[in-house]
Amino acid sequence: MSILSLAGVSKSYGSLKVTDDVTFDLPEGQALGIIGPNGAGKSTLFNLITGNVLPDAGRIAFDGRDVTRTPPMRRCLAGIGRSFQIPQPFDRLTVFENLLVAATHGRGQGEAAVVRDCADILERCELSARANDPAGGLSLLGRKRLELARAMATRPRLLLLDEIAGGLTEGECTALIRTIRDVHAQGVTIIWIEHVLHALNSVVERLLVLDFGRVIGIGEPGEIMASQEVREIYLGIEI
Ligand SMILES: Nc1ncnc2c1ncn2[C@@H]1O[C@H](COP(=O)(O)OP(=O)(O)OP(=O)(O)O)[C@@H](O)[C@H]1O
Repeated sequence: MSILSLAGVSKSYGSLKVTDDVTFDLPEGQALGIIGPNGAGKSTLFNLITGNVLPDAGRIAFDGRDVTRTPPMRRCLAGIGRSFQIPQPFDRLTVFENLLVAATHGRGQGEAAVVRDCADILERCELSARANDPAGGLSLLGRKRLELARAMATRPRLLLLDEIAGGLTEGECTALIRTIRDVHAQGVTIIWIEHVLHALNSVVERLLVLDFGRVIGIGEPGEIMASQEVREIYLGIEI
């Protein structure tokens, strides 16, 4: 069964069509990668799925329910979690406190109910040693890990990752991929926007290519990367 369905979703800013008749279904448990040139509308697509942006046309369903006009907070409580391209933790709160805020607000539960799970998530995201440090002192990898941990703290069934590997060294990227694979192995459905293709392709089962807000390809990663249209548009390679 599909956990997420988009049907004919469109969004314009003035005369600029940023999302153009986007239609796809995402089976529960799958990891889908999204690629496309800068400005193709990738982050806007996430904002439409989370409810931060409302579509001009089309329908979005999550877990069999129409959420097209459901506010972001209610979508989060329903199980849609996300990370942001630029991590913005509460710098003066500790790493653990950051998770508590995400968990209590994102699940609508009290601290006592979430505290153990937050400790587990910190462990899985390899942040336990930094639990009591202010988030503002974390390295870029630490901030990316915290961004993932905060999204996980909302206990998502669908996790949206927005360029979480960007700016990391090769070694740091490998460490983060390990954690994302672990999250996926637990059955969390993932949509991951990423320019670091080898990272993306080591996790996802399907790739979607966006160009000028349109889906120009969706399918098995090897097939998509071999397509001439994708290579010309996305990679700038003429064959
Ligand atoms: N609130 C807004 N008002 C006006 N234009 C916007 C708004 N949000 C996004 N855009 C425009 O929509 C287009 C798509 O933006 P979006 O951030 O979704 O692209 P993207 O594929 O995520 O890009 P990148 O890879 O650079 O992050 C861009 O041209 C952007 O300037």
